[in-house]
Amino acid sequence: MTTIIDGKAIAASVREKAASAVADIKSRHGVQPALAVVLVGEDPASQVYVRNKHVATEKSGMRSIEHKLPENTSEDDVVALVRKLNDDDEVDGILVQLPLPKHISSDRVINEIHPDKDVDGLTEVNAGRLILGKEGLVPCTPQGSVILAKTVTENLSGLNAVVVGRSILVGKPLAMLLLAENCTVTMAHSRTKDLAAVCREADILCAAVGIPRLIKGDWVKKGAIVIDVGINRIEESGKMRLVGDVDYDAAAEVAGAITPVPGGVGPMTIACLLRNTVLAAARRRGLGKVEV
Ligand SMILES: Nc1nc(=O)c2c([nH]1)NC[C@@H]1CN(c3ccc(C(=O)N[C@@H](CCC(=O)O)C(=O)O)cc3)C=[N+]21
Repeated sequence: MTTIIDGKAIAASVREKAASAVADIKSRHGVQPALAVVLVGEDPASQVYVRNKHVATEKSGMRSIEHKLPENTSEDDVVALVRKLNDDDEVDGILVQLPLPKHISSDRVINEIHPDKDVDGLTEVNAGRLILGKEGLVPCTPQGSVILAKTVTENLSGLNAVVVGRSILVGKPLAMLLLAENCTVTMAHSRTKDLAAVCREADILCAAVGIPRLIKGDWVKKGAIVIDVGINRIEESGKMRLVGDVDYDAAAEVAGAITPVPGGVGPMTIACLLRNTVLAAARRRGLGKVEV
């Protein structure tokens, strides 16, 4: 029997843990952790994501601070806002919603975020910490992917993990996290020779390429854990549908466990953002260890 990994339910439990850590911090230290989200422009998808983050943050008992700037805001003005949030002692986490408008360098803006408030884990400092195995803030989607895999098998040590996709946001950090779990990690990508054969070796197969249903059923090893990070909006029989990077129906027949899209990795992203904000607050404010 194939296990369908319930990302929604697992995300709910991660959010609950974050909420109880927030309640604990409030009662013991009189502090309310705060997340600041910066949105530039009116991209409809980004507006929905930011709205969802706002609701989830408040539900967890944290303060949510939204900064919505017009599309034509200059790069210098976005940087100035980030610096102001860095200096604001009440702000524990800063997230700049991506993508930014084309005239703004997301690389420059992201790297202005103080690493200890970088709850997206996207600054150079946090990427370096991840590679070096030092404590830092880890990108949310890869973190969520590993949490989902570990609900199937707590100990991933020695397993063959194949990550398809080498993006800075997902593929590269995910490979590092799986390595930290003692997996044998293969990073595959668009130039990989015989991608199908490489995928068939995977005990844990992670798809993060952004190509709808690239991973076919016969690329999946029997009993493998399949983590589908893809979120692709496609038109099918005249309707818009959300599909992953895995041909779900075919893969589900072979896999031991598989994440659906929607309802898999997606909900974990926001849950891990809350988790990172709690961690950032506890570390910055010197509140000692918190369980999240
Ligand atoms: N600075 C920054 N950090 C991000 O983490 C970030 C970002 N920018 N820009 C956009 C992407 C995308 N992203 C998602 C979050 C939640 C779902 C999610 O909850 N998806 C649901 C529903 C999806 C739907 O129905 O549209 C699901 O897969 O079940 C998806 C995608 C965070 N991102």
